[in-house]
Amino acid sequence: MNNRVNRVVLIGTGFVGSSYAFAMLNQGVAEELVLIDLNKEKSEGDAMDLNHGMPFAPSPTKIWFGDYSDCKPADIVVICAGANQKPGETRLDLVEKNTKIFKGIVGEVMGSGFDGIFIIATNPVDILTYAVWKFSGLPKERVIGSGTILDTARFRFLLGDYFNIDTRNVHAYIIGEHGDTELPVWSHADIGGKPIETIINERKEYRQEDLEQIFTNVRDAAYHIIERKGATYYGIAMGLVRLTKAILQNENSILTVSSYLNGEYGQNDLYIGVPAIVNRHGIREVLEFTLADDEKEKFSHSADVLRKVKESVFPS
Ligand SMILES: NC(=O)C1=CN([C@@H]2O[C@H](COP(=O)(O)OP(=O)(O)OC[C@H]3O[C@@H](n4cnc5c(N)ncnc54)[C@H](O)[C@@H]3O)[C@@H](O)[C@H]2O)C=CC1
Ligand SMILES: CC(=O)C(=O)O
Repeated sequence: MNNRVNRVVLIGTGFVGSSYAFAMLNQGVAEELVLIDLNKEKSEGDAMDLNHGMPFAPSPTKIWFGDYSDCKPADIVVICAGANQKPGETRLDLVEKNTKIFKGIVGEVMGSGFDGIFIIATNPVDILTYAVWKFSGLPKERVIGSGTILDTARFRFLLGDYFNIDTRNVHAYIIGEHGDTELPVWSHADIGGKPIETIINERKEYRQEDLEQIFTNVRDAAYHIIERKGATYYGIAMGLVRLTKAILQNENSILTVSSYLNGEYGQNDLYIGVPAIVNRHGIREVLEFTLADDEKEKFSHSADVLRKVKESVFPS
């Protein structure tokens, strides 16, 4: 039994990062949580504020405002730092700015002697996950992007709402780019063991057009939320906590995360959202679904779009 205290370091305590810290405390996931941000006052204030909620938390979490030397013994470093989308901007528009920021951050983290697992949320998440893998030199299994974890959650929520079923009993996945070219895997979507494609054919009250609209709403959710409140953060924060838990508790859970593909789905040298088994070592295995022909085509288009952007930053 390993009695060492587990430690998570969060870099970037903006909307996403501070929501993640709040959700971590509320779910009692880590024993130590260190906050780092360029804006030191903000992360120091967050540490103070979060600590004042400690008496109401399910278990104690030692939270402090730290620096990069705190990364050395960390189990996980989560990066939520960098620019977010302004209304009308795509995630891919952020690539240049955020890659530069990441070079500095990853250099500092690795300079501390860190040898754990990276989780990346900053957009464009698939490209920045690749960047962290390149900059850090860590094994691919230990660099994980949030990928389509949030899109899959949005999809399950909307499907649960439509079929009036607890969203936790809806098994459905969004894969591909966390962005405009993502796709739903209808061929592997089921409720209570029954394929959604069968439910639609058998039950006349449900319509194919509604399913198409549900996917469109999932794909465009970030734009809709950003138009209304400037940023999205609660959903991704809870998704990141889910991923952190799967790692720290060695769950072997299946989550749609940005994983390095080395032949799977016919792709190489690319991070992209796919279902993967996650445990204490990071990504244990990428799950390769047998996709329908149109899904294969869409996935390959999504990968092509990401590859083009990746090549512009990391020419092969
Ligand atoms: N993967 C996903 O599903 C989602 C990703 N995001 C992405 O998360 C990122 C963060 O978004 P927000 O929290 O809304 O942005 P924000 O602007 O509220 O926070 C960003 C934070 O990063 C900090 N920062 C910037 N450069 C830094 C550096 N060199 N070192 C340390 N800290 C630094 C800033 O001071 C700021 O506190 C964006 O790229 C956004 O697009 C947002 C929602 C969902
Ligand atoms: C901003 C973003 O990536 C999202 O909400 O999906």
